[in-house]
Amino acid sequence: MTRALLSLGSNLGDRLGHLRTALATFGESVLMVSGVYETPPWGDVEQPAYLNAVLLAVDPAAGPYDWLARARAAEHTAGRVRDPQRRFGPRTLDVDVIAVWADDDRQVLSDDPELTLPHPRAHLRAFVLRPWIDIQPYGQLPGHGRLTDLLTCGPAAAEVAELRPRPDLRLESGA
Ligand SMILES: Nc1ncnc2c1ncn2[C@@H]1O[C@H](COP(=O)(O)OP(=O)(O)OP(=O)(O)O)[C@@H](O)[C@H]1O
Ligand SMILES: Nc1nc2c(c(=O)[nH]1)N=C(CO)CN2
Repeated sequence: MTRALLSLGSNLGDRLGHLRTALATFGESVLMVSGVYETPPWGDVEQPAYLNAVLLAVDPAAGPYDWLARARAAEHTAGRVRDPQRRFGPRTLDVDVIAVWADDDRQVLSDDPELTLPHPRAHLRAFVLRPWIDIQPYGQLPGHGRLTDLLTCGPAAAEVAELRPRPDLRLESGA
């Protein structure tokens, strides 16, 4: 397995610092980094605004569960405390594995609750789709079609206008 699209989100503490922790955890496997967006909380929980971004990472040696393990390692480094009672609640860092591509370029599909691929809620989330199209303008989400169509007429289309690009916050910059 070679490539993974990873979604990063933070709405507690040093939000940009936590996203950078994720970038550092994926290290040399990172091929592309999206812009950072300030996004209103998605879901029913009242909580602070998020910073969101996505990464495209490549590692010929990594299988799907390796990407999940690295995502969990990044969350741990950012001090995330899991509250099983509060789904979709606030967190220092959330790293979701949105999609994985195998060597032959085919997307990996999985219905394992531990790692469902593609991520089952990605098509509903402008905070994933909008940064994703930054780095893969012709990207597709299996079962849901092209990112361009999802962003213009899919279930997340109405939310796109609520996202605020933050060009002043760059994941890769040390400043
Ligand atoms: N594609 C995936 N990426 C990340 N976690 C996944 C994926 N598919 C299933 N999971 C599982 O989902 C469980 C809950 O993850 P998490 O606490 O990050 O959920 P959440 O952030 O509240 O919700 P969401 O996954 O919708 O963002 C984890 O135990 C994880 O193993
Ligand atoms: N805007 C935004 N909202 C969310 C996010 C996120 O990353 N960004 N993550 C959540 C966890 O499931 C719940 N809601």
